[in-house]
Amino acid sequence: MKRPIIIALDFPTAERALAFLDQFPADLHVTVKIGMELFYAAGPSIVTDVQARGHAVFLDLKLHDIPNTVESAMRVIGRLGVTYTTVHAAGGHVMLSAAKRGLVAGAMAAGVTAPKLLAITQLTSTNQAILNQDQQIMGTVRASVVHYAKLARASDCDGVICSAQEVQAIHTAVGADFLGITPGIRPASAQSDDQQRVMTPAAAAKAGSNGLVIGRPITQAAEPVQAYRDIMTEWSN
Ligand SMILES: O=c1ccn([C@@H]2O[C@H](COP(=O)(O)O)[C@@H](O)[C@H]2O)c(=O)[nH]1
Repeated sequence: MKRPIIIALDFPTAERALAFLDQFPADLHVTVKIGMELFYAAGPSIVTDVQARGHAVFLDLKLHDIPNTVESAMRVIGRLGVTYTTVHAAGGHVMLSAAKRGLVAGAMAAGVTAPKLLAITQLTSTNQAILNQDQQIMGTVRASVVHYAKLARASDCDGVICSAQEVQAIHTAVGADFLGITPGIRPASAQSDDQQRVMTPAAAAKAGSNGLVIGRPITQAAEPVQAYRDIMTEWSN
């Protein structure tokens, strides 16, 4: 399966996001992630605007609510023809299963392929202190991430969002066919920003990541297309 580099299109307006995206040659067919900032600012039409340009969409709204609400929201997302979408594993088995049910029902009603459902484990901005003190989850970040991966697999999710630092442990625990899509990616020369559990593209490839999510190292680069190509080279070699 193709292992994508997914560009996080974290912009405050549709105009800025699309102007950024239009720098990329159409034949690159980049996959882009639309997150809360852009989706809340631009609405669902941003999804079709990006798809109309030939790009696959990862809709990252990180749903976390009671099962009925999540199922209903996922039924709407399922109709959009996006490739991936997200839900928080911390919502538990019943909520995760409801999310999957909603997605599949929405996709079937619209006659499109159901998006892959990815469960957020521990955000890549979470470190050991945040886990133990703020969340009051004892044990290691890795143990918590692997626990959520097992829960997500048992709840019929297609994979998880995690740091590339945990991908190997997840594949060992729940199977190599379970997707580990990894934000918190930083080329060696880049700053970490608010990310705590980071890896370079080359190290993530070696660890078995099934796809990179990268925002600022590309969106804030002086030459974004070149930055994307450099990361692609590092990731594919
Ligand atoms: O654990 C998570 C889950 C999601 N994200 C998202 O990925 C991008 C990363 O952007 P950078 O600029 O490369 O830091 C961003 O949209 C996050 O919402 C994450 O970082 N970690």
